[in-house]
Amino acid sequence: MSLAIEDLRISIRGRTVVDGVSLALGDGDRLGLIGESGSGKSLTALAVLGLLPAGSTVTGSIRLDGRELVGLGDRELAAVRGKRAGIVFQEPVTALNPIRRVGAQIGESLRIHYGFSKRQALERAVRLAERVHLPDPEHIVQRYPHELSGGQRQRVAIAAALATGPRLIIADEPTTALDVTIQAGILDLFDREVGESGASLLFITHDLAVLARIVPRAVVLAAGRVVEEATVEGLLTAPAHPVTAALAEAAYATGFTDPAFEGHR
Ligand SMILES: Nc1ncnc2c1ncn2[C@@H]1O[C@H](COP(=O)(O)OP(=O)(O)OP(=O)(O)O)[C@@H](O)[C@H]1O
Repeated sequence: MSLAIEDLRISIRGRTVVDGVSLALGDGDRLGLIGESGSGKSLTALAVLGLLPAGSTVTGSIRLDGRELVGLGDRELAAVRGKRAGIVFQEPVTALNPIRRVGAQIGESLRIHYGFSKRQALERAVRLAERVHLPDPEHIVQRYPHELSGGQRQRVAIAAALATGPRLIIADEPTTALDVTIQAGILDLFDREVGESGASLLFITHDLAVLARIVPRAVVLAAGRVVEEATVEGLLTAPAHPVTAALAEAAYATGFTDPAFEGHR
């Protein structure tokens, strides 16, 4: 599914927090959205899903497969969100409901948007749990989020996002809260699932080293504006903006080495 954002402006209670962002993602393509904390990455993603905080005003254009989303009502946006786009947030602890079993949460969108019965949704949840390599899928779906590790919870969140077969997946820092070895497994999972499903991917992070493993190109945001767009290799090896240079420095400082980029350093 294609996504085209043009001149997106978001203000919250009179303060402009996203200030003229444009980006385009072709059907089946992957794009990174990177920037420092507070640069407007999450709000841009939330605008696509119609999940902006109360008191936000939006202007500009957000088109999914050519269909304008800015100005749609809550019900129409909820349908887009549930059926066509999936989002995975940074913190599965807050994204998951602590008092509902994980199987019910994985299958929830199938019940809401496709009329699955409880039992059908649970059966599908077991299969999805298997697909994201959760151990012992039949039993794990009966557990509560706090009974799972952080990495397992993130796999639950990914399974929930994949449940309806979305054509656009938005991942907002899905590995930031995880330690490095767990991160690698989750990135591999994204890579495989997105690749197999042919969905488009918008991947948000502040970490260029993470981006280098999952997307070929990225848009850099600073203070609510796009300051650069290039291949991830280009951002790492020849950053044009000081913010990008700082992100590249940070990636190398945390030990980022990738054979593909070795020659440029
Ligand atoms: N609910 C809200 N109410 C008021 N201001 C908000 C709200 N959410 C975000 N903001 C402000 O909007 C700006 C952009 O926030 P956003 O969450 O998009 O940044 P981000 O780049 O995703 O940062 P992070 O990496 O820390 O998540 C920030 O200055 C933030 O303080």
